[in-house]
Amino acid sequence: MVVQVKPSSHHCSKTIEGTQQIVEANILLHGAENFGKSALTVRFITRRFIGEYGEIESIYSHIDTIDEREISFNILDSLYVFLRQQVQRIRHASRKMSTTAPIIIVGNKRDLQHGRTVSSGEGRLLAISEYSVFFEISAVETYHGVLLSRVLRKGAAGIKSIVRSLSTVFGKKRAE
Ligand SMILES: Nc1nc2c(ncn2[C@@H]2O[C@H](COP(=O)(O)OP(=O)(O)OP(=O)(O)O)[C@@H](O)[C@H]2O)c(=O)[nH]1
Repeated sequence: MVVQVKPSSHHCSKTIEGTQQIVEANILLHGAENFGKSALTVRFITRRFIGEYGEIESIYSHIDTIDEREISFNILDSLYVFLRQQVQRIRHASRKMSTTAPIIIVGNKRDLQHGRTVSSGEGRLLAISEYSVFFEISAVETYHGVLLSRVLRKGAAGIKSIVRSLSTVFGKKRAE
């Protein structure tokens, strides 16, 4: 999952103090077939787990208020299996654009421990080796167990701090 956060150039919203810019968060969801990309997205947007998703959209737009801040989410769901190579391609592309999009590694279906093929340790090690963070979640569990809400509940500042820490790792200043 790649997250890019920036103030939106299109939207403004009214607050008690005046006009506040809406923050735009662009999220790229990469995952193997059946990983649960649709389930996680639908859970985040509707707070429901519906079980079967069929051929639904792969681009979602959703505005939510988190910590009194309006955030406009653009979520792109894309099938990709070779995670490590993909992480490196994203890093390479974002360095070329002088920006740093944080990458979050997610293990879904935490509720299905018996069928587990990747251990927590392997997930954590991959995250460390790729200067990333790792979460284990389940779309079946409650809304609050879902990664997007856990990361984003802290508001844009939460994401920005991930961006800042990754910028520090790469010694680059984040493009505003
Ligand atoms: N037990 C369990 N099942 C889940 C979880 N998340 C998704 N599923 C199920 O896994 C199946 C695949 O979920 P999808 O969201 O369609 O997966 P996807 O990654 O979008 O799949 P593709 O569109 O084929 O790439 C569905 O039957 C979901 O109900 C979870 O956390 N736990």
